[in-house]
Amino acid sequence: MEFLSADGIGITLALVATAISLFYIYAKYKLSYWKRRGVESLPTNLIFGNFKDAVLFRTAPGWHLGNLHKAAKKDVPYLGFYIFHKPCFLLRDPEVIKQILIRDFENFSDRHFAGSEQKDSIGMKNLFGIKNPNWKYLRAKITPTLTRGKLKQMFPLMLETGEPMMKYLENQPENKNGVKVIDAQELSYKYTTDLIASIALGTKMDSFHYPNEEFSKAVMEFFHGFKRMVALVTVFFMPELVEMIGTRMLFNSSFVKKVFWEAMESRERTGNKRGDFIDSLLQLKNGEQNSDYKFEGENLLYQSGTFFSGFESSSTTMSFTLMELANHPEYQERVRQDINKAIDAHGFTFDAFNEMKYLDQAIAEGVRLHPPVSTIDRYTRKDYKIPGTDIILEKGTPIYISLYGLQEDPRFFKDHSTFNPDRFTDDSKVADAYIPFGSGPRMCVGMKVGQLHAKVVIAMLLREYEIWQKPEDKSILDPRSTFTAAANGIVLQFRKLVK
Ligand code: HEM
Repeated sequence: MEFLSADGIGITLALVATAISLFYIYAKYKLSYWKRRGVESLPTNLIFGNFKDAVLFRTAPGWHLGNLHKAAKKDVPYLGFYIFHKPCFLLRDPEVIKQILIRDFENFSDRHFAGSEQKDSIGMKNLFGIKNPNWKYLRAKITPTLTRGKLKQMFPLMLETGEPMMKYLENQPENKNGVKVIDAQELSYKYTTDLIASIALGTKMDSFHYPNEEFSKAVMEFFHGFKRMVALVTVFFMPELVEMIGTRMLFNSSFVKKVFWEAMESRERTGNKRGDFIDSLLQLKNGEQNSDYKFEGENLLYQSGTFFSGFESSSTTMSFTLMELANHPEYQERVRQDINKAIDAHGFTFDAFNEMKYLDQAIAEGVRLHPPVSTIDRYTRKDYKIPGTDIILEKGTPIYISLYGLQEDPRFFKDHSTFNPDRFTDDSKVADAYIPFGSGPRMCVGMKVGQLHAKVVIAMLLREYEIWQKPEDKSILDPRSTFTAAANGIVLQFRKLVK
């Protein structure tokens, strides 16, 4: 074996030292981008910028962004930060947010999500991920499929989906004091799996008693799977890498496709209607078409994908709100009285659910503290001068808002980390910083559907059970998850109410 001579070692060391010095100078320069523009920023890591703990899955990426929001000086309206060396811009002020999301929407009408190239997959080519000009057309077509009238048709399907859940709970083992230990997050995911099957795929399922292995596995992979977690961090924060990981990691189930196409085909053949999204899609398919975007072939399937992430969000809304109510018995009792009053007067009807105002307030507070979609993103389509400043945001700059940061910001919310549904009484003015469903023309299109989903499940549970959480079961955020989820589940104690 030959060893390097003393000269050889010297040259190698000199080369390594030069490479390190050059990298240092390069990184320092890249990481001074915001300082050179006069924008406030935070201390950085030479390799990871400001995103080290998130890319290493030590903290949930959405939570991490919230920490950047919190780490900034109190009144800074925006903050420059870096994902590796890429400059990104974090909005911290409701007025600036309105300017960008509403008033100057034309320049910020697309999400940074999924990168500038449009990819084909259920996860990308639906209303959430699609870019302009197709977004505008699609939004106008999808909005009428989620109106109050459509919601009323979906309502019986939501109730029906709850029946197996209640039977399952009834049959769960209990201790000598009649207490059952239930993971509300898993319970909610199971209900949501059946709801997705029913509303987005037009097929009734019962995951509680007769789980369809292939379907349940595909949906659980979607909610929990590590591959999708990696894919989500990538599409939200490093979409340049989407090509490398492949969009199929977001969702790719041949079984879902099969169920979807069978439902479409049989519904078209028989002319039957069920009040679900398949009915709406068939209407779109048979309606007038636009030359740029047609409701045909895979495009129909992509739209049902909207409900996968949408119902995941409402599932999170339900389980985290229930967790808060479990820890606040006084609010739980007020919510229960609200539910009982409405149902005793009208039965389990759509009208009864419209009357449950205190439940609305509890859910509103639930999504303030635990925003299911905690990160809102856009990018600048053209260079943009921030009004009243000399700061230019260059074309392509990713823009983020952290709802963890904003909705717990003590500048806007008194006792900011306390769960208190009374913030939302009719006569109290809610801060503009409260935007759990986003803001402007691109805000959530499924808000009412999601709220009703969460309300139906909470009402069914609280009408029958008293619920609490033991301190040792306290839930913690999943550090791998871009969307809000509990790593150790939401383990609660359930005891049947004596009526
Ligand atoms: C309570 C549960 C839900 C919460 C908290 C929630 C939250 C959000 C948020 C924060 C956004 C981003 C808005 C923005 O960028 O300004 C969004 C977008 C969206 N949500 Fe929801 N969502 C929920 C339920 C749903 C449901 C049930 C559906 C489907 C029926 C849905 C469909 C969508 C779609 C399609 C978009 C993209 C809209 C667009 O880009 O035009 N969401 N949602």
